[in-house]
Amino acid sequence: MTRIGIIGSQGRMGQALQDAIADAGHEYAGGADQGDDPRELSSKADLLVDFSAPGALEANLAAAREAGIPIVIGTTGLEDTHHALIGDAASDIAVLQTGNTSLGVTLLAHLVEQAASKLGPDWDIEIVEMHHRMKVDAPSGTALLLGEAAAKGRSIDLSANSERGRDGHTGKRAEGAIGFAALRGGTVAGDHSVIFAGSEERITLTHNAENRMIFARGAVKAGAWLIGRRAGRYTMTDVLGL
Ligand SMILES: NC(=O)C1=CN([C@@H]2O[C@H](COP(=O)(O)OP(=O)(O)OC[C@H]3O[C@@H](n4cnc5c(N)ncnc54)[C@H](OP(=O)(O)O)[C@@H]3O)[C@@H](O)[C@H]2O)C=CC1
Ligand SMILES: O=C(O)C1=N[C@H](C(=O)O)C[C@H](O)C1
Repeated sequence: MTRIGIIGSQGRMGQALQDAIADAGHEYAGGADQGDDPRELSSKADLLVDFSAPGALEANLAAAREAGIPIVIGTTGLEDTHHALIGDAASDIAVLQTGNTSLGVTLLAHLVEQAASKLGPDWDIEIVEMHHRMKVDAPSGTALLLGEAAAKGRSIDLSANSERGRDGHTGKRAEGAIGFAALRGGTVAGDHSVIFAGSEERITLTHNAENRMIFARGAVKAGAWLIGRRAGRYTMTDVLGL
């Protein structure tokens, strides 16, 4: 039985994770929230699962590292500096970071990469996401993950080829750009569509999350898979064998 500690335990995902831990027959080791020291939690857990906020990441990685235990990071809104911290921690412990822990989105990313590779640069790619009114970051971590998959399929760099937040007289679409649009409202758990727009035809690949349990189950599965792995940075593709 694995003892799993949750960072952000009082949040929407934290609550879903507690259910998923119980459903999978693991032990809930406790939570660390705003103002808590994550080292207290890591000292009594076999694994940390972090769905909190980017500002908490550095201390969470340090706590996992000090205890020598793996960590799953589901928090989104991460910047390059956060990714550098994750890369550094992965030299000591097993770390899995992803914008989406669901099976459906992991598979969708593969389909997007394939489609982007087969269709070529004259098909414009737009990524549209919708989330609940409480979400604080945009575009979503999943939209960025899907953008990375499309960019990989096209062998281009996403950061140099993104169009985000169009407003006003934007000029025409940049050639080869990957566009992002973020909608917010209601209680939507997470909808993502990747649109390939060609001349006189369109292909749309869509994933709809009906609730947060798909993310929570995926995170618990990923965590159990990480236990006993050598230090390194892993993905949901590794966990699901896709
Ligand atoms: N990878 C994936 O599959 C998924 C990722 N997410 C991501 O997970 C994160 C959390 O989402 P959600 O549960 O909806 O958000 P919530 O706001 O409901 O929960 C976040 C929790 O983290 C707490 N928190 C904030 N700062 C810290 C800190 N420094 N240390 C410890 N705890 C802290 C918050 O406390 P307080 O309210 O007091 O600030 C809150 O309890 C988001 O980044 C979201 O995008 C969500 C779903 C799936
Ligand atoms: O904040 C959320 O709710 C979600 N966040 C993740 C993201 O940013 O992609 C995953 C999921 O879509 C729900």
